[in-house]
Amino acid sequence: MPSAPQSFRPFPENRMLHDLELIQVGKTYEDGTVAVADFDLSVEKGEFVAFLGPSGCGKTTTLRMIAGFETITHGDILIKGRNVSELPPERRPTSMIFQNYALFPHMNVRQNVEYGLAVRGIGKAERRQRAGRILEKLGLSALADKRADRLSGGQRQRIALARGLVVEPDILLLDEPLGALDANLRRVIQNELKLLQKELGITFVFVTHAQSEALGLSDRVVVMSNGKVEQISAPRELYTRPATPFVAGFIGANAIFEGVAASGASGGRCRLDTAFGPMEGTGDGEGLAGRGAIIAVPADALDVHPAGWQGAGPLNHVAGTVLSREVVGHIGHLQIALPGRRPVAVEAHVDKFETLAAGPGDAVVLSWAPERSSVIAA
Ligand SMILES: Nc1ncnc2c1ncn2[C@@H]1O[C@H](COP(=O)(O)OP(=O)(O)OP(=O)(O)O)[C@@H](O)[C@H]1O
Repeated sequence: MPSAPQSFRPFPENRMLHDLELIQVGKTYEDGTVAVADFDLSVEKGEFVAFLGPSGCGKTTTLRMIAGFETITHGDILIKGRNVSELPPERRPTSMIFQNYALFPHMNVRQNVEYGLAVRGIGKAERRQRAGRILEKLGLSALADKRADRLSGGQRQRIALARGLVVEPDILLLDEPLGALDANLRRVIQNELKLLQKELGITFVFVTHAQSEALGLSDRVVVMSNGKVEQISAPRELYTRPATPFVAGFIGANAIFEGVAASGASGGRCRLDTAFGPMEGTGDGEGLAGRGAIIAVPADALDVHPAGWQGAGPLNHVAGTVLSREVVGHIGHLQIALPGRRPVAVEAHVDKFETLAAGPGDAVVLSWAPERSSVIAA
């Protein structure tokens, strides 16, 4: 018997209603490129979610599939419980803001903002009223009659935002919206964006390859690599509890040691045999026993001691040599050379750092508390 079209697949009645759900969403382009595979995500109303990952990992493709600018190869996209997989962009309750803003250069600001309403068939009087309201809200009324090509970068960005919001979407999709701005303006608009999002209570899905932006702005971050979701977590958890080797290498500055998980550990701890001796961190000790694994230690979890320090025994105890020492603002940075591998980074508040006499060339010992590190399947 032929199977039913995917968009008519029945869903259980009692599922919790989310603003946005991606269920096993995938995209293979005509040339065979698998841009996105088996993407699962549920977003609550009013959440700020960022897609973060290296160039080419499938962030934009996913955003475009949610907006309806790209067809999906398999899976379903639901907005407020309704399957929108087959709907054209203008019939979805979404708005998308593009990196280049896509403003019409010869139209004035008001016409640009009204454009999205015109596409949706809204009459002239209402268009005028709604555009006026959103321009006022964003403090842009004075620019209403100015041509879009005579605006500054920051003004353009705000107009693009006004154009996205004027249609009162359930979900605002933002594709690297701050990428074209200089660092200072970027920070200002980041703050505005965050405040506006909280005030309006609209769900934001934001694509970026800038880690600080994703981690600073969003409630949850979806880390992607090679078309796959690696981890979906609150920003802090990505630092403290990376779930995959990719995330451990991509987020923050972790020292990563490879080894084989020893058997016998339990209670949320995992012991790892490594070339630098036994190590222990948070992890599924029973599930990982006997398997190849890594331990990830955040740079600010590493303690530095003078050579010869014995501490609490051989566990989480690594001898090295200081390569460099630098203080930036209130944070001190050390690079520590270890035999046969890449150096590791250590970060500490400058107060702690100043008491440490070690400089380049000095032998030191690194240690860390097991609960500050994570053991992950390799
Ligand atoms: N129209 C297309 N046809 C074929 N392959 C495509 C097409 N558009 C994108 N791709 C490929 O799909 C993959 C994902 O691309 P996508 O633009 O979604 O990545 P991204 O994470 O947004 O990257 P960036 O940060 O550089 O914008 C890449 O390998 C890209 O080359």
